[in-house]
Amino acid sequence: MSYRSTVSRQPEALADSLAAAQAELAGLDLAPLGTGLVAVTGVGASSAAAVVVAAELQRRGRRAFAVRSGEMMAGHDLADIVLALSHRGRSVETVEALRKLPRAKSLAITNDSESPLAEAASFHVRLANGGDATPSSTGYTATLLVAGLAVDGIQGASGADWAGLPAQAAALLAGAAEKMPRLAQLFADRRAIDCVGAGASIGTADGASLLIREAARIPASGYETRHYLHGPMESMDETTGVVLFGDTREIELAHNLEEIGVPVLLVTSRQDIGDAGKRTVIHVPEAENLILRGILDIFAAQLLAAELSDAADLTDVQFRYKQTDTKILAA
Ligand SMILES: O=P(O)(O)OC[C@H]1O[C@](O)(CO)[C@@H](O)[C@@H]1O
Repeated sequence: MSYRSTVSRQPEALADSLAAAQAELAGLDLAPLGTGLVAVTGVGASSAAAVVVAAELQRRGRRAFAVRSGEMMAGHDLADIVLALSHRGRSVETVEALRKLPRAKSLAITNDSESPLAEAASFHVRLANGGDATPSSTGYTATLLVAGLAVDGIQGASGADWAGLPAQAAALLAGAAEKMPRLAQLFADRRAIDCVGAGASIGTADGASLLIREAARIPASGYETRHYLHGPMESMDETTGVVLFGDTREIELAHNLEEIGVPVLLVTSRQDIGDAGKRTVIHVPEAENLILRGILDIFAAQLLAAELSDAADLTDVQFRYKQTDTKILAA
């Protein structure tokens, strides 16, 4: 399946994931995950998702942090509970991280109930998102959705309108698509693109930078907003671009970047700012639940990555550098 068609199929994929995960979670007693320090882990796009999920757990008053599976592989006794995210359930780092912490109670979220990660975990919930492409779109948003449902199962309902998400996804994708011709022009021939956000949006910024790297092979990086002000922004100028996610300091940062001639895409729920000069704004609804907001925010970045991929003649590109030691192969 092509990247673009997979991005477009998200309203249906999210509806499928929602129905399947709600049914599966209804049969699980997640009480053993209710106390203790939580590590949320993953690698690649699943690591970006882990940052979003940990931020929502923190918002709900839970002691939780995100840690890359590659770092967790050292096997230090970091946490009592592990939420392990992996679309295919076969990433060596995430499986190894879980196996090295046998005393921790764990929940794996993957698309394969028979995957090594599912088998290593105390609990498992399947994504049921259907196919995915490179870079990950339905896999990423389904991981966040199912993690959001699981967090509600562990911490108690958050009031997030999960049932309304498929329709919201359709509306946001349609709205963002209208901005793409403008963005394709403003973001043409960038030598680098930074993606910036705070809190949960650090994960979204990281996920967005991966999309741009993988789909368009443009150097892109994710940064935390306040950290960005302390030096990383120095390499930006009129030959680069910045994607901002947020409603607070990101607005002022958009103005700062405009002053130095950098094209900006701002994804925000703030209605008091719109397109002007080299600034393009994509509005998203407000969402208290940070995982829901993380899903709403990423659609714009998915479409921007598709535009940049087309412009670079890389439509539906596959990874060009193959690794032999990152996935556990099926027997
Ligand atoms: O979510 P998973 O299946 O653990 O994969 C993690 C990452 O590894 C890759 O499959 C590349 O090896 C990426 O596409 C993905 O983001």
